[in-house]
Amino acid sequence: MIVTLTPNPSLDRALDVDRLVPGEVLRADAVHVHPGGKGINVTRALVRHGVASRAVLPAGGADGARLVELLASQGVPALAVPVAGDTRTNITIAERSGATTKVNAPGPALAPGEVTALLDALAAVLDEGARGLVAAGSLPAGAGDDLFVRVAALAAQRSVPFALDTSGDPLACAARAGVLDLLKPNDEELAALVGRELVTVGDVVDAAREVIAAGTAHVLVSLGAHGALLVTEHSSWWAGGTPLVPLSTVGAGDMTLAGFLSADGSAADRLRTAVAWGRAAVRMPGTAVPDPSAIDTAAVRVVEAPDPRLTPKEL
Ligand SMILES: Nc1ncnc2c1ncn2[C@@H]1O[C@H](COP(=O)(O)OP(=O)(O)O)[C@@H](O)[C@H]1O
Ligand SMILES: O=P(O)(O)OC[C@H]1O[C@](O)(COP(=O)(O)O)[C@@H](O)[C@@H]1O
Repeated sequence: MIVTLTPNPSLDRALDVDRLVPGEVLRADAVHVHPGGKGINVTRALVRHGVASRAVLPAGGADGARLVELLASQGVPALAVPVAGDTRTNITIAERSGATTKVNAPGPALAPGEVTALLDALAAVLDEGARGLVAAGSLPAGAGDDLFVRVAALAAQRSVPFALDTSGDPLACAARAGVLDLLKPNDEELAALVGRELVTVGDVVDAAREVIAAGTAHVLVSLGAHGALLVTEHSSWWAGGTPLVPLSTVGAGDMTLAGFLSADGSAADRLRTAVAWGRAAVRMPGTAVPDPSAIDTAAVRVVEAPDPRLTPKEL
């Protein structure tokens, strides 16, 4: 069982438009509503691919109830901790060209007792038996920037490998504490973490190794259209495929992480699976999870020790 924690879940609403014109009234061709939030998406993806997983999340208000209902109706195992605030809705505007614009709401603040209840619920689910824990997404106000450090301690006490996908101060706090088996930033999040621009593959690998030196075992850096890099203390691999026109890139990073966690085998094979899952995700509208039949691992090329002088685009 892989347990996920999403401290700031969302209802994801995606509106398909021909072209986004700022300041104009636009008519959407279609609207997609999906359960959202990074850990929840990881659980949705794993379950769809037959890997046992359970999502732990706070939920409140009408949108929180809708989120819980959607998860139940889609057969996604979840433990929702009731909170007073209203669960947020995040909006995606997907253009025909493949460009995606996203507006994420801040989400409801958590009271101290709600944070404790969420961590207690997580500990109880971990005690039922877990082979991995994923914590992912932004933190709501009130959670404290060190929430993921507290979560890592729960995982460490139970010898459960801990993977994290977050950004900003919560990422910096957890990376500094060095308590992670796997960190999954995208290249922009990694650049913000190390405080410099990452232009070449070598720049990305060096930045990942800084994180590794602080105590993280694996760094999986997603590079959008240019695939992903997996970096360990002594090795690195890149994987990617031919260009494609995405329908929606929302949730692609979460699919990538889920793919990596779902796979057995060598690091290179796990990276290949991760990228194949990410590529399948961008072919789906909104935050929809692709079917196992949509995963094309054969279309993904893996390079061991990629040339550090190249930019990701040149790989
Ligand atoms: N435009 C795209 N074309 C092809 N694959 C993409 C595209 N955008 C994302 N992907 C795939 O999805 C993965 C995750 O995307 P990325 O945007 O890096 O993640 P995040 O959503 O975390 O920012 C990438 O590693 C890649 O495999
Ligand atoms: O918690 P954050 O950083 O606001 O992100 C939440 C959003 O991220 C998503 O999980 C998608 O994540 P990715 O596109 O990074 O895979 C959406 O479902 C959700 O709306």
